[in-house]
Amino acid sequence: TGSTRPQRILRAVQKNSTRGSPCSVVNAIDDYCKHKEWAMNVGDEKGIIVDDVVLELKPITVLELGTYCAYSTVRIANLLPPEAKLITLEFNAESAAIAREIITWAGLEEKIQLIIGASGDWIPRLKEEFGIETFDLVFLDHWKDRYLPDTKLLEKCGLLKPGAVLLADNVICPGTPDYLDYVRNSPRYKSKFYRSHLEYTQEEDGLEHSVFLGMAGRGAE
Ligand SMILES: C[S@@+](CC[C@H](N)C(=O)[O-])C[C@H]1O[C@@H](n2cnc3c(N)ncnc32)[C@H](O)[C@@H]1O
Ligand SMILES: O=C(c1ccccc1)c1ccc(O)c(O)c1[N+](=O)[O-]
Ligand SMILES: [Mg+2]
Repeated sequence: TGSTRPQRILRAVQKNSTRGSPCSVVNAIDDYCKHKEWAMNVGDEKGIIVDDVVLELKPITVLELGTYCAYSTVRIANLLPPEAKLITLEFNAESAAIAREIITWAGLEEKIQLIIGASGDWIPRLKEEFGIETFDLVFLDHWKDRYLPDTKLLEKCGLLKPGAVLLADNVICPGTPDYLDYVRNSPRYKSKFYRSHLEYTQEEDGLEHSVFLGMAGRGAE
């Protein structure tokens, strides 16, 4: 039985990056996925857009939906203010195990809480189990048909406050048409599209940046 792609990504990190250096971990994964084998990390091109959003917003509480090998988890956590926390959900136990190793290698285990489980099951439990009031930033990057139901669940659970940002990967490729339609037409959001490319390819893709305005859509008071 051969290795899995996440296992090969972990090996590349251990071989080509420095413990405790998130930047070198991010670079090692990008290098591996660019030159050895493609993987579904947000990648370096869209990653720069993610960086800019994080640096501008300075979020204290971040939720990531879809961890995989923790590439985006490490990339985002590395830019957060000292007291900030990032919760990331991953329902594939094998990926989560690799992600945990990469988070520890990067030295970011204090900032990141990795939960193994499905977003639909866990979003309703976050307030209770983790003392979360609301999230300042949500990075949506899990299966694309879950973006809309999970956004509605976040609203229902009162986990978004006016000004909170939803940053969604892959709104062009593979695409999230129902989600895009919702955030672009609902009075609850102010949306803008950041054009880019599918990670490590020339395919069109991009990120949707949506600011939550409040449930009545009156906007921040
Ligand atoms: C594209 S990968 C995440 C990539 C990561 N955000 C990055 O940029 O490095 C998507 C991941 O979401 C996980 N996933 C999909 N649907 C999920 C759900 N409903 N709850 C939790 N994890 C989910 C998959 O197992 C997969 O590992
Ligand atoms: O769905 C895929 C996919 C579909 C088919 C084959 C491989 C990946 C994908 C592609 C690029 C992404 O950035 C991404 O987040 C995903 N994903 O699985 O969530
Ligand atoms: Mg993606």
